Amino acid sequence: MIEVRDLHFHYAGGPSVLSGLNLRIDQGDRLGLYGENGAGKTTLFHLIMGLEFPGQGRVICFGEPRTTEAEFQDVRPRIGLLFQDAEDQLFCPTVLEDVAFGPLNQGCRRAAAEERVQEALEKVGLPGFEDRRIHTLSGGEKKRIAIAGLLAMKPDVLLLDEPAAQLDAAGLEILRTILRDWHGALVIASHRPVVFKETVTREVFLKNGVITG
Ligand SMILES: Nc1ncnc2c1ncn2[C@@H]1O[C@H](COP(=O)(O)OP(=O)(O)OP(=O)(O)O)[C@@H](O)[C@H]1O
Repeated sequence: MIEVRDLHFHYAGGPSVLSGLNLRIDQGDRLGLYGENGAGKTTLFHLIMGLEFPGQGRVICFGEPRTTEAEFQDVRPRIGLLFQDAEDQLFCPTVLEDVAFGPLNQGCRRAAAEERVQEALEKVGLPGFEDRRIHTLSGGEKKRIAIAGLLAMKPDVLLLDEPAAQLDAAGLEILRTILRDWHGALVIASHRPVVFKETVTREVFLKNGVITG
C-alpha cells in the first residue's frame, strides 16, 4: 500500500534526519515504528502524506509514485494521520463539525456523515459530545475526538503519531480496543515500544535515519 525507498531528508539548514530509509507497509500490516525522541518518526509520516518532500528517494502510495502536491491529494483521504498534538489536528469550532469534516470532504452526504460521527463518538467513548466546543475539551478528550475524526473517514491506513500521549489509563484502553478491531493497515509511532506491544504484529526501529530490525 505504501512504500518508501531510499528516503533522504533534512529540514532547511538542519542536519540529516533520514538518510536512505526504506520501509513497506502492506495491507493488514500492524507495525510499531519505534525510535527515540528526534529519530524522525513524525518526519517520515509527513513525507508519506506529502506534507514534506524528500531531498532524495521515492514515496509510493497505493501503487503510484507521488512527488508533487497534486499527486498527494488523493492519498490524504485514504490515510488517517493522527498528529502527535491533538491541537494541530482539530480546527473546527465544534466536535460535530470537526469529526464530520473528513467524510464531508470525501463527498459523503450530510446525513451519512453525521451517522459516521455518531458511530465514531461511540467508539471513542464520547457519545453526546457533538455540540461541545473544541476549546472546552480536556487534552485527553481532544485526543479522542481527533481519533474519532480519523475513524469517521474510514481510511485504508492509520498512521498514529504517539497516540498514547495525553490519554489516561481508560482512554488508552479504549484506543487499544479500537485498534484491536481495526482491519486496515496500522502504523504506530512511539518512543515507548511497551505501550502497544499487544496491538502490533511487527516492530521496526528508526535510528540514525534508517530502519533497523
Ligand atoms: N519543522 C522543522 N524544522 C527544523 N527541524 C525540525 C522540524 N521538525 C522536526 N525537526 C527536527 O527533525 C528531527 C526529527 O524530528 P521528528 O519530529 O521527526 O522526530 P520524532 O522521532 O517524531 O521525535 P519525537 O519522538 O520527539 O516526537 C528532530 O531533530 C527535530 O528537532
